[in-house]
Amino acid sequence: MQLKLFEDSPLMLPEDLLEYYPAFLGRDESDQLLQQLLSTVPWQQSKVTMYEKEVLTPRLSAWFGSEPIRSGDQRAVLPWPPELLALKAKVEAHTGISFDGVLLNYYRDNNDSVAWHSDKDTVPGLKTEIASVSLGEERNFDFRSKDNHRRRYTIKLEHGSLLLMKGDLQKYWEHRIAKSVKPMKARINLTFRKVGGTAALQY
Ligand SMILES: O=C(O)CCC(=O)C(=O)O
Ligand SMILES: [Fe+2]
Repeated sequence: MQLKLFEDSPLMLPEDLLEYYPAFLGRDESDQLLQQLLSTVPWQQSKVTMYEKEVLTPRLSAWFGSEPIRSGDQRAVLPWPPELLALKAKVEAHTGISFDGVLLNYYRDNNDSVAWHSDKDTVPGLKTEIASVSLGEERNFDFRSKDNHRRRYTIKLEHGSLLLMKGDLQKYWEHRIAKSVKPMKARINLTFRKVGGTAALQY
């Protein structure tokens, strides 16, 4: 079932930008996949250059696909394991969208985060559509308007949920996962993307 988003808010983030399915995966399936990914994925901590200094990103990640997520990205391009191919098929069947890569982010605890950003896929002429599956600790996913940073929304991303980001969302809105003062356990987020492999070029 799809929930109506931000129903009570006077500043609605239009539903043509987001679809949220809280129980996309069942509880047992979600628990099992979380444990499997925690123990089998070759997690890496990427470096980014900020103000001419190299800093470690405050989370771990891994990229599965057939080519780099973007040119120059240092992450290894990992081959799809069966459990991620199965999840990709399930996400594609649910959304009707084909994806050719998945970025996994591993937030080890409340100190891990991702800073304000928007995402852009590299396939020219296609709107960025990203399907985001969350496992483990529930975290707040914040949005802010690029034009007016005080226009904000927050949605909690539950264990086993699917969030589809679509339309002009990435053009006009940024998102983040903020650090928290409350102690938190592990969370894995999987963002299925189109980066220009054969799957994405079919339509
Ligand atoms: O962890 C999340 O829910 C979002 C991750 C994200 O924004 C990204 O990978 O681009
Ligand atoms: Fe993102």
